[in-house]
Amino acid sequence: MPEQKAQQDLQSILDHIYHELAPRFGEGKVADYIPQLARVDPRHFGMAMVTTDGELHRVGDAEVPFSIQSVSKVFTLTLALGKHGENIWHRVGREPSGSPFNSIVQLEHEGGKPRNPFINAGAITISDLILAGHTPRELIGEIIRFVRYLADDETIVIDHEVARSETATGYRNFALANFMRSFGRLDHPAEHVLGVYFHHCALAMTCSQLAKAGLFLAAGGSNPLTGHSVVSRQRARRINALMLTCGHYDGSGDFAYRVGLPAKSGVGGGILAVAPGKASIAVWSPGLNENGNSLLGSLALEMLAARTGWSVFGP
Ligand SMILES: NC(=O)CC[C@H](N)C(=O)O
Repeated sequence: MPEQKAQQDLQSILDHIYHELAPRFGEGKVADYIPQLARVDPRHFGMAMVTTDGELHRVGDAEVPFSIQSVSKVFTLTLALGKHGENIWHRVGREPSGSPFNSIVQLEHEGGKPRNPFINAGAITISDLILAGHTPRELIGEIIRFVRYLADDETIVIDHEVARSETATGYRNFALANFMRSFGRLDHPAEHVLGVYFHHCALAMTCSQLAKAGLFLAAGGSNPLTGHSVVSRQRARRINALMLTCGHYDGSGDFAYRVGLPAKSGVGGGILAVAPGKASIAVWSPGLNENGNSLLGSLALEMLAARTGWSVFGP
């Protein structure tokens, strides 16, 4: 049966990627500015894929939870669009920044309006937006419930050690939040907004959970596993466009060139990638490249895109 063959092929593509990269496990530099992340073994490598027809393929440490960090910004952006619709674009732009994820320079030139929702300043603004009418604790609860709903998995939790660790050392993020507040661009106190931000970054998920949570973006806004309709087709397309252009910070152009899939990275070494109409893929390898994106994770997705022909720019 051709369909069965295609499924075997996808599993064997993942198996081959794993074996080809195995000699390099541990390459890259683990994020050490968040003390709790510096303790992660850099030799982990996991990958999971959920196809739009519901097949799950896994390899390596696909069931080991890790800190999803900035990958969570896709979920908070989705929540913000749900609550405020297109009004969010008065507060945050949708252009690539060409700057590191935690840069402050551009913010001064641009009056405290972040370039996009995926750099830190932009995600902090999104946390501020969705905080309206809630306490930080209530909102953090709502974010966890939303991610559990997306992945259809009630076991997903926040790693409070990671959140505490970043709260204690997140000087740069405090600077960004206070700087934006000085422009009148945050409605809530910096500590409240960052309380939300640090906690959603500290969500701990496995590659399988993450791939399932991202499946709605590969399937036109609905999760085919659960039947949940999450966003409209147009909104899924637009979130994918932002992931493609901004999901890897100042490495977004290179990632689009090499991989050609909408994707969002995090300093925990995770990447969520979307192959529209085909599959949602999560990869985890903690060692980062110079832009703070998973070194081997990017390479694994480059191999996957080449072997499946799934680049959005054509096979
Ligand atoms: N790129 C990232 O994953 C950054 C997220 C991290 N919590 C930070 O704010 O620095």
